[in-house]
Amino acid sequence: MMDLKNYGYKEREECPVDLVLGRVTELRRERYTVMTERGEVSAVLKGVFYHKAETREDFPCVGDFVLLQYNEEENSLIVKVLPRSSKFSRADYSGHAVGYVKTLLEQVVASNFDYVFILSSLNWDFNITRILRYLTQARQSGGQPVVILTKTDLVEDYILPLTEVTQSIPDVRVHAICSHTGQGLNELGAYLMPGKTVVFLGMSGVGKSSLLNALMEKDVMKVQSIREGDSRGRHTTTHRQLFMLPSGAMVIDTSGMRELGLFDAEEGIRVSFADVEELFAQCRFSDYCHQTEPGCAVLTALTDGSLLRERWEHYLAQQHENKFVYDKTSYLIDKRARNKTKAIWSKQTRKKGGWKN
Ligand SMILES: Nc1nc2c(ncn2[C@@H]2O[C@H](COP(=O)(O)OP(=O)(O)OP(=O)(O)O)[C@@H](O)[C@H]2O)c(=O)[nH]1
Repeated sequence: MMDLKNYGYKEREECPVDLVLGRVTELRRERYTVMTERGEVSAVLKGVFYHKAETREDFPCVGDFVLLQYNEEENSLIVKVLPRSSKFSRADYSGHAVGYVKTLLEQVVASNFDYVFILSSLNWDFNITRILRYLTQARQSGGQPVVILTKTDLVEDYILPLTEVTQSIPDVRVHAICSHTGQGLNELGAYLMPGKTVVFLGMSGVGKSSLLNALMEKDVMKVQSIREGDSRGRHTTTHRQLFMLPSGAMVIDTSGMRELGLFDAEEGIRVSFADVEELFAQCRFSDYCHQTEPGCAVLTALTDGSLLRERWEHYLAQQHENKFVYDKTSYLIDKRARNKTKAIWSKQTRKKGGWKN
């Protein structure tokens, strides 16, 4: 019998006698691999998911704890997703017909993780703004963020950027590593304890697969060959998977999280920029009119240097991006409601025998 505590399960509710508990470790199209107390099984969703799920959020994703009808002979059937302790969602508008608008809003791509490793490479595309952007998402997710600066071997002095990042986010642990030489990897041991789950976030080419391979002590992921000239990797991962490390910790690698669009990150922004939003309380102007009105708390803070202009601009940029996602989401909800009303209306009109009557 496999003890699911090794897979991070913390008893939350009694499992009904006719069902088996498991954790989703892989998702390929509509087929799930689930680790259960009876071993690994292949599973599909029970029909009820397709009829009842209101949004894509209700569908299982890698990392979910699920209840299933165990079947020795063929596919087991997933019947329920247990409540998630953390999750990453992405705003997903990818080419669906209007009828599927309800599936566009939120797609959960990983769940029940303890830590979010935000990877950023130290070589030429090192960018603190991007780290802050990922940090907002990590805080939103329910996982604890940890910043990992990769490829120490490619810079002369990594202490300088390490100090810069550490100072700009004093409440988050920051580590500098090299997956090729192994430098700094031992520092990650504190997070990679048995039963803990980690998610990697970061741009393509920052070294997520290389870090995973180094931690797995074998090549489980294809490492990118950097394209000549622009120093960027190519996307090759096509499915989502949870890997069990030799340490007993797990890593969820997902293709969908590479360049995650912000999804309703209001709360994450609020925590990341608490110092900025605090100024609003002292200000008699509304959020978006700052900087021009004399007596505005933001303007005063910018002038006396207690609020750095760069930080203010980061804040505005993230608000702007979140508003864009929010507006687009609201638009889709409105559109769905409008279409529904139109459909009811034409059905009623048809019933009455059409317009002419
Ligand atoms: N010099 C050096 N190169 C590294 C290191 N880590 C990764 N690389 C290289 O960076 C490139 C991209 O690494 P990957 O691990 O594939 O990056 P990724 O983040 O998984 O990329 P995607 O799969 O596109 O998301 C590869 O050529 C790696 O060999 C490192 O610590 N030092």
